[in-house]
Amino acid sequence: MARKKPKSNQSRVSFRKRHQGRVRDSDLTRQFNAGDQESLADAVKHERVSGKGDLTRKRTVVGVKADAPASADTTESNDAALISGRVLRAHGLHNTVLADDGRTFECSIRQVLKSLSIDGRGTVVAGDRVQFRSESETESELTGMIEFVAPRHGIISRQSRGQQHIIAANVDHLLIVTSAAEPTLKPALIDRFLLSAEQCGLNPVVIINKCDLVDPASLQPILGVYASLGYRVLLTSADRGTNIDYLKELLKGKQTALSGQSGVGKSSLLNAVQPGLGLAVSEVSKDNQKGRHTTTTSTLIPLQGEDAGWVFDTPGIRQFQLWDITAEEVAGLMPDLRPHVGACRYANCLHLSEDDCAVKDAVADGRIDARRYDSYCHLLENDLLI
Ligand SMILES: Nc1nc2c(ncn2[C@@H]2O[C@H](COP(=O)(O)OP(=O)(O)OP(=O)(O)O)[C@@H](O)[C@H]2O)c(=O)[nH]1
Ligand SMILES: [Zn+2]
Repeated sequence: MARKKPKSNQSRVSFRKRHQGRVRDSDLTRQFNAGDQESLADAVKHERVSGKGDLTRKRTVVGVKADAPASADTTESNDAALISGRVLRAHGLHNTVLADDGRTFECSIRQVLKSLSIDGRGTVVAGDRVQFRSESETESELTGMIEFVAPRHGIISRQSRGQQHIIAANVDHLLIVTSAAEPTLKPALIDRFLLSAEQCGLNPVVIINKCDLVDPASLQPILGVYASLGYRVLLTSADRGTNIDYLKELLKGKQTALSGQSGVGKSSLLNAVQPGLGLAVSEVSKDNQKGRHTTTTSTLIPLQGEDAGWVFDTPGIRQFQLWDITAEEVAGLMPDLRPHVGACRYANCLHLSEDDCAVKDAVADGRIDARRYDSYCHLLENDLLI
């Protein structure tokens, strides 16, 4: 069976279709996902070849690195009034933007950005880096107009009816929070979260909290497996303060999303980082659950202290799970299974009961951890192939 094309390719292809032969200034000011940058560079090249317009501003806008021509001065003065910030909440017309100078603005979005987004949604999402123009600054309210959205990386999205809904942008780390006990450690669940992270191209860190409840030596085998796959694993205790400094360091200057089962200690860990933060996060989640906002609405919460970082939380991320994945895609998203899939006899091998399966051979002689392979089989047999 044919595999789905990677999302970045899909967006690249559709970007090319939309823009072939009609690159305009306004086209270049729309938001771009990280995967679009190559196409954008193509578009810029195309326009440069056709000799139209000063491209300096466009390149500044979308963050594509290029040598700036001499006319850059004009651009700088044009953009001098623009303020940089990051989007804390995006609710249609009302977007809360935290300016880099610490002030908070309620911003609307420039019409051209909205009309260029695929379906009017997701033009601006929590976590976006934007540039906006201040419109009014009174004692009670600061308002502005978002002019540019920077290229995105680390996108958490969900697909529904063939459309991508972005929940959070520029997620630098996804913390997969689990607990050593109460609730018991569930490696299969960690594997699922890791798959979601791989699927979205996120940088995962596995946190095993409540390590005060077990003998840390008992966690060594599981730590070993994940470490050998190149994943970062951190043992913490929110109760005892174990590795909280390390966690603070991890959060520093980064936009971090937390996922994990209920009761593992996500709020407690955030409270250990900054008293009251866990409460703030869970109130945001409750608001979402009550349906006051849609479940895809996400909020970015700034941590106190200079460049201390930002934390996302929404129920959609907490229960972050595999969206729109096919059985054929799973092995390719597991770094331990991936190197073997090409050596199976059948190109469409699912590595379950087929003959001459290189993945099963690798499990049999210990090159793939048997428990990880069990997770794989369980996911396919109980979720994806029923
Ligand atoms: N022993 C121990 N208990 C902890 C630790 N961290 C959290 N707990 C306890 O575990 C329980 C659940 O903690 P929470 O922080 O509410 O868990 P959560 O993951 O935010 O849960 P949800 O809000 O339901 O998603 C609380 O009773 C905490 O006191 C820890 O490191 N050690
Ligand atoms: Zn196979």
